[in-house]
Amino acid sequence: MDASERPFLDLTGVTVSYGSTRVLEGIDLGIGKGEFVALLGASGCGKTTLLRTIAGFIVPDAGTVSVGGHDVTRLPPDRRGMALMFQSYALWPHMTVAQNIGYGLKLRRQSRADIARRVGEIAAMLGLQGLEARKPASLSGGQRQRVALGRSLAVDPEILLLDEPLSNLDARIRLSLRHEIRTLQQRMGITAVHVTHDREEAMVMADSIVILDKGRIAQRGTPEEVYNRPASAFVAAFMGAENVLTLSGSASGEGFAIAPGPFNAGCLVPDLLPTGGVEVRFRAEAGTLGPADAPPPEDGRTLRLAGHVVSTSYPGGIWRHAVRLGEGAADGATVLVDAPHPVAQGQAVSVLLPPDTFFVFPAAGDAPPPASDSRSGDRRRRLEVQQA
Ligand SMILES: Nc1ncnc2c1ncn2[C@@H]1O[C@H](COP(=O)(O)OP(=O)(O)OP(=O)(O)O)[C@@H](O)[C@H]1O
Repeated sequence: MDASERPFLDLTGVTVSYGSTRVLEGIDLGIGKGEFVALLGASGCGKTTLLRTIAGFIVPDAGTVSVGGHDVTRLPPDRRGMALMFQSYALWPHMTVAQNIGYGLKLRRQSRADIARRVGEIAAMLGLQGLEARKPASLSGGQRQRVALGRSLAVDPEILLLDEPLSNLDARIRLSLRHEIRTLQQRMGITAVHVTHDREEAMVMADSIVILDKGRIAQRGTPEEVYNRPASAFVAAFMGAENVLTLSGSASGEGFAIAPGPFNAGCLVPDLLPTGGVEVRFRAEAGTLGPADAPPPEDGRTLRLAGHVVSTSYPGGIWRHAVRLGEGAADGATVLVDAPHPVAQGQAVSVLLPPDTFFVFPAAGDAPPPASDSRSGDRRRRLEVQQA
């Protein structure tokens, strides 16, 4: 491939082990200039290891990291044009805010006047004016993290690497800093890679989300793609489709026919799946609660479940119902279903899942679908945005 065609930050076949334990397995990941990518995944899946490999603190066992077409795999961190921002503020306690922000510039032997000018610009950009002479100990958590961000941005990095920088902050400050980091990154045209285990944070900040599972990329796509077209049961569960049913059916010309079962009616889905068991996943807000004797939908594509309400709670805005499927107490799985009004405990109900609001995968144990970059994927699933 011509160097000019390569993504600005390009990882190919990156494999990393700690001793005999392999933590990253053949990661291929291309990130465009100015793109904001979130690395999302469960604890221990390898997010920080991947970020530290990009930063240059880890040299991979195999594979390459390149920036702007240049191989940087063996370059030290300070020669990669990157800045790293951590969860802990890592500010120098004996230095003032201004000295902390200007630290990287001093290391680069810039003149005092240039440092003072740049520190002034950064302090203004981050709303830190008036605090320049203070020491970190006299700042709030949010202010400290702003100083740490200022120190990262002062050196004009081409790539900003963020390792859960917001996770120590309280909820309100986290929300406003999310917005500030995103705005600055866009304004300055910086390429950013952000490690987080917070799904909503990844969704609202990133252009593109990479979901890691045990050191491999499970899916990469826009927030809307990974939310509405999860490539596997793992991604669906990770993106909040936590209700799970095991059903069965058969491949049919038009897709897959889910067979009627003890608590479900039959229906047709567009997915191409082999005959056998399937795992069906959906979010609590996907279903509609109706009376048990509601007539079955005529479209043949709505999944209808039957059960009874075992508990009702009010998490805010909607009522959440735990519905045990089947007629007896010990019959089927329990699923959570939201409704605008409460339905009494013990009430027999139907749960309707219209097309595109539930996801169907081969049952666990069957071969999982291949990991895909859903930006170029060819899956037939045509799920649209579905919000409560
Ligand atoms: N220096 C190390 N030596 C040995 N094993 C390590 C080292 N650093 C990380 N690991 C292991 O490698 C795996 C991946 O760790 P990593 O920190 O990359 O995960 P993570 O996805 O960032 O997790 P978290 O969200 O909990 O920070 C984990 O099993 C971890 O225990």
